[in-house]
Amino acid sequence: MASRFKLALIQICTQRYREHNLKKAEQMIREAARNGASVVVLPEYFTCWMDPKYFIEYKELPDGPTSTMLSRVAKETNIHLFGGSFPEEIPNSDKLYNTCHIYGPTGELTQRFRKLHLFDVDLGPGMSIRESELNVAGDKLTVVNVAGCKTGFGICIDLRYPEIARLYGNMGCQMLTYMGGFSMKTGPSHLEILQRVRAVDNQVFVANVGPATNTEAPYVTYGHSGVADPWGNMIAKTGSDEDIVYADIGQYNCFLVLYLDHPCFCC
Ligand SMILES: NC(=O)CCC(=O)C(=O)O
Repeated sequence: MASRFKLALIQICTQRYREHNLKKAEQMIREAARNGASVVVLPEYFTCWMDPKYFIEYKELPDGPTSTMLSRVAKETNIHLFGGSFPEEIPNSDKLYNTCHIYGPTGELTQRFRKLHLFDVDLGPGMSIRESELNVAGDKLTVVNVAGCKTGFGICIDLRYPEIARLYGNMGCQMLTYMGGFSMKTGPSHLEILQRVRAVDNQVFVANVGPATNTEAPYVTYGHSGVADPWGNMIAKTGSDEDIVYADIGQYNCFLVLYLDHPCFCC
């Protein structure tokens, strides 16, 4: 890895109105930049509560209010900004994408990632979620090079798919960034272990950032944003409340050399 950088994960507690969330996100990004972060990551759906009603109310085209704010703040604070996700309107369609925009320090949109796997699950009585009823899945892996560190992207449930992480590993990524609003049901058992195993399997840093827990929201998120290092240790982690989590990326001495490009015997 060419150089070190300070990564900040913004665990915002989202509220009912987008205007509030954009303002709060801007304040938290500015705070992270003042504290020396050069790469700042927002969570999945930081603009609105995670529920079809709010996705429809706050859907945006790619040049909407969220993108305008993110581009301006990335430029004014001179950072790389991995802009969480927002419900992206698809012209002439009733469906939406779950989209992350990635900005460079001059405010330019450098990449776009759309969630690859939709959250369709039954989690016991009264908890069935069918993200595919409103959303369309993306179909592209996305890699960004920041300070010599190639980073691959995923959104939430994408973390459950080892194949994606392996593809990114084979593309030379040293960090994987997931923006994930894990559920209260699955998060406590699965979130940390998924991050740690993806990190060890692929010898990469794995960051995940979700919205803070807000019990007033229709879908309550688990929070617990953090970073696993390639050895599988959590080098940064927070709880359920609104917070900013920092990690130094690039300080890792790797003693485990895995030749990840060797063919796997089962495929
Ligand atoms: N928004 C999501 O994709 C949630 C994924 C989740 O909670 C899981 O357990 O997977």
